[in-house]
Amino acid sequence: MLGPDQPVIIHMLDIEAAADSLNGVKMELIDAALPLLKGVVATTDVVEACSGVEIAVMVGGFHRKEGMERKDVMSKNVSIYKAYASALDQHATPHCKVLVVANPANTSVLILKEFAHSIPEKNITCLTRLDQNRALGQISEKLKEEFVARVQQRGATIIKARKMSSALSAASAACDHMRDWLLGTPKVCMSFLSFLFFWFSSL
Ligand SMILES: NC(=O)c1ccc[n+]([C@@H]2O[C@H](COP(=O)([O-])OP(=O)(O)OC[C@H]3O[C@@H](n4cnc5c(N)ncnc54)[C@H](O)[C@@H]3O)[C@@H](O)[C@H]2O)c1
Ligand SMILES: O=C(O)C[C@H](O)C(=O)O
Repeated sequence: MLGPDQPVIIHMLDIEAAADSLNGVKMELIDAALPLLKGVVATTDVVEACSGVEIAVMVGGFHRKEGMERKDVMSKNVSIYKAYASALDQHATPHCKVLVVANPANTSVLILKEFAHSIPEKNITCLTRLDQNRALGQISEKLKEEFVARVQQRGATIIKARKMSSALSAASAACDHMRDWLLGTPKVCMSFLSFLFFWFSSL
C-alpha cells in the first residue's frame, strides 16, 4: 500500500470483547518477522490508537448481515464514528489521511468530517473504490465474453451483407487514424488507458 521501502508502525483498535483476539493478531504480526514492520500497538483505547497516526484506515464497527441494508447499521456505526472523530481530531497528526471503510461509509465519513476539524477536509475520504474496481472487473468480463468476438467478426458480417469489404467505415477510420496521428488526441483518463492497454495486450 505504501510502496516497497516504507517502514510502518501499526496501531490496531478493537472493542474490549475482542481484546484477546486482537492480541493474537499482534502476536502473529510479530511472528511474521516482516522487515518493514517497526512496531505494533494493539489497544482498546481509541486515544492510544489514534495518537500520532499519519494514515487511519477505519474498518471498526458493525457489518451488515444477509438481508440487511447498509443503512441498517447506520445508527450503531455513526455513534462509533463520532468518538473516532474527536480522538483523531485531538491526537492524530494534523496531516493524517483518513479512509473510512465501515458502512454506511459515505455517512460515517460525513460524521468524521463534521467532528474532526483539525484534519483538512481533503484528507478525509471513504471507500468507494471497491465499486469502481468491481465495475472494471464486470466490464472486462463482459468485453471478454461478447465485445472482442463481435469486433473480430464485424468485417465478415459486413462482407456477408454487402458481398464486398467495408468501404465507408474503412475510409472514415483511415481519416481518423491520420487526423489523430497528425493533430493529436484529447487527454483521456489514465485508468481507462491502462485498462485498454491491458485489454489489447491480452488479445
Ligand atoms: N466501503 C466498502 O467498500 C466496504 C467493504 C467491505 C466492508 N465494509 C464495511 O466495513 C466494516 C467492517 O467489515 P468487516 O467485514 O471487517 O466486519 P467484522 O465484523 O468482521 O469486523 C469489524 C471489527 O470491528 C470491531 N468493532 C466493533 N465495534 C467497534 C468499535 N466501536 N471500535 C473499534 N472496533 C470495533 C469488531 O470487534 C470487529 O473486530 C463493516 O461496516 C462493513 O460493512 C465496507
Ligand atoms: O455491502 C456491504 O455491506 C459490504 C461492502 O460495502 C460491499 O459492498 O461488499
